[in-house]
Amino acid sequence: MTLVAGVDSSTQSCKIVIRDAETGAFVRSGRASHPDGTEVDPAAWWNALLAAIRDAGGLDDVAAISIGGQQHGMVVLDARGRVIRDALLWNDTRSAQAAIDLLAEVGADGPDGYAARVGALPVASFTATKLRWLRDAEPANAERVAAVALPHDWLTWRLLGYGPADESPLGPELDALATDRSDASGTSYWSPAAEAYDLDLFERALGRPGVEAVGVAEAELEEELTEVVGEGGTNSDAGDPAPGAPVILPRVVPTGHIVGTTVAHGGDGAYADPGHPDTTGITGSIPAGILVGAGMGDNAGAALGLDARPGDVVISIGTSGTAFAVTDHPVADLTGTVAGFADAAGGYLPIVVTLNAARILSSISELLSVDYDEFARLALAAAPGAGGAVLVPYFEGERTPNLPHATATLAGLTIASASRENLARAAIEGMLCGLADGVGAIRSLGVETERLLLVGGAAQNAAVQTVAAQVFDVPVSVPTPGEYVADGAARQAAWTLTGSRPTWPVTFVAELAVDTVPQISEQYRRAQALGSTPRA
Ligand SMILES: Nc1ncnc2c1ncn2[C@@H]1O[C@H](COP(=O)(O)OP(=O)(O)O)[C@@H](O)[C@H]1O
Ligand SMILES: O=C(CO)[C@@H](O)[C@H](O)COP(=O)(O)O
Repeated sequence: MTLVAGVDSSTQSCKIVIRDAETGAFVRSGRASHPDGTEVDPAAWWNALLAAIRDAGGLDDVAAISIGGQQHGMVVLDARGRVIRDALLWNDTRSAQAAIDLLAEVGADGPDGYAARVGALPVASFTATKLRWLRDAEPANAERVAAVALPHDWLTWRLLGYGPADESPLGPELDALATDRSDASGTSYWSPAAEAYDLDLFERALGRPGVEAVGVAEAELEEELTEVVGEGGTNSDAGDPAPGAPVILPRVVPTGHIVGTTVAHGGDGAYADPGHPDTTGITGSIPAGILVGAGMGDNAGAALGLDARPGDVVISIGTSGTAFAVTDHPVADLTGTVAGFADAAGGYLPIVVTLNAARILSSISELLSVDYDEFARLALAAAPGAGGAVLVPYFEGERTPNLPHATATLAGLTIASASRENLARAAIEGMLCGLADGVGAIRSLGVETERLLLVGGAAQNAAVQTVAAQVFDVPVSVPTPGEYVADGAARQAAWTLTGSRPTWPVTFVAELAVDTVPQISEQYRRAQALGSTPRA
C-alpha cells in the first residue's frame, strides 16, 4: 500500500491525514494547535507541523505530501531567509485603510480596474493590502524584504529543507519558493485570468518591484549543497537585498507538479527552535525523499477534498466562514463581494468569505455556559426565527460585507424572545444568513448552485445542519465529518505521485431536503439594515 499525506495548516490548528494513494482509505491522522491572534510567528506553524507529524506517527512510510493552508497570510523574509516580523493573517484588519488607498489608486471598474485585473477588489484580508500597510507603518521592515510568501508556501519551503542557514540543511535559497494558483489568487496581485503575477499591483502595494522565483533544479541544488558543505560556509553572510533588488515571489506551479523532495529534518533529538524556547521538547522528524506537491489555499483544498464539481456550492464553517463554487471559467465581481480565486484542479473558485463563523457559536455557547451538544439542544428547542431575536454576528468586524470596524448586533429582543434557546438559535441563524447572502452573490454572477456541501468544524453540529436546511434554498448534503482541506492536500499528493487526479469516493452522513423558513432571512435583513456600532 502506497501512502500519501495531506496537511491543513489553518488558523487555529495544523491537521495531517495519511491515506492510501490508490483508494483514499484513511490510515491515520494527527493534529497540533496554533497560537491565537491575527499575527503569528510562522515558527509556530512549523513547530505545530512537526508536532502533528509526530502525533500522526511520523512519515517514514509516506511517499508524497502536500500542504494546504490558511490563505493570504503575509510572510516576509530577508535575504538570509529569516522571517522579518510576525505574519499578518487573513483575519487581521489593520490594513483596511491600505485596502481603500490601493483601490483608490487603481480604481475598481473598467478593464484596468482591480477586479478585472485579479478577480477581486482588495480588502484587509488580502496579502497586497498587508504589504501596503507594511510599507507605510514599518518602512524599515519593508526595505529588508527579499521575498514574500504565503503560509503554505513557507511551510513547503521549510519541508524541502530550506530556511535560515542556522535552521535548515539547504539554507536560504529564496528562488526555491513555490506556490499554486489557488493560493496565489488570494494575494490580490496574481491574475487567474492571465495566469500570472500582476507585478504592477505588487509594486504599488510594497513600493518595490517583484519578480517570480525561477526554481532550483535538483542537479543545481546538489552542486550548491556540496559547495556550501565543502566550504563549511553558508549563505548566512548574505546581507539585506541590494537597493532596488526585486522581491522574490513564489513560483506558481500547477497541481500535480513535484516541487521537490523532503530533506531529512530533526531526528531522534527533541526539536527546539532556537528562537522559541517554548518549543523545547517538541520532537519530530521528517525523512528524506518524500515527494512534495505544490500545496494550495485551504478552500481550494476543501473543494479538491470533496471532489466538488460545477453545480456544487461548499459552505465551510471554520474559523472563517466560506461559501464557494467550482467553475471552468474565471469570475470577477466588481462589487467586491465575491473573490474570483483559482481552484487547485486547473479551474476556478468564486468565493465569499466571512470573518465570523464557528467562533460565533463558541462565543455564544461560552456566554450560555454550555458545551456544543447542549448548545445544539437549546437551539433546536427554539422555533425557527428564534421568536424574532436576531444576531448580526460582526464580532470581529466583517469582511463580507466589508465592514472591518463593525461590531455584532442583537436585535428583536422582547421579554418573550429573550431566552437561552432563542439566543442559541439566533447565533446559528445569523451565521448562516451571512453565508446564504454569499451563495446569492455567487449565483448572481451566473454560477450554477444546485447542491450545497456543508463542512468545517461547526458543520458537525446537529442544530447547524437543521437550520441550514431552513436558511438555504438548495438541498444540503453533509459529508462525513473530516478534515477536507487536509484530504484535498492528500489528493494532490497522490496526483503528484501518479500524475492523475485521484477518484477517491466521498461519503455523506446526512442529506437534508429544502425546508426554507423565509422569516429567518427577512428578519435578518431588517436587523442588518439597522447598522452596527463601530468598534471603539
Ligand atoms: N459541534 C460543534 N459545534 C459548533 N462548533 C464546533 C463544533 N465542533 C467544532 N466546532 C468549532 O469548529 C472550529 C474548528 O473548525 P475547523 O474547520 O477545524 O476550523 P479551521 O480550519 O479554521 O481551523 C472551532 O472554532 C470549533 O470551536
Ligand atoms: O481568508 C480565507 C479565504 O479567503 C480563509 O478561508 C482563510 O483561508 C482561513 O481559513 P480557516 O482557517 O478558517 O480554514
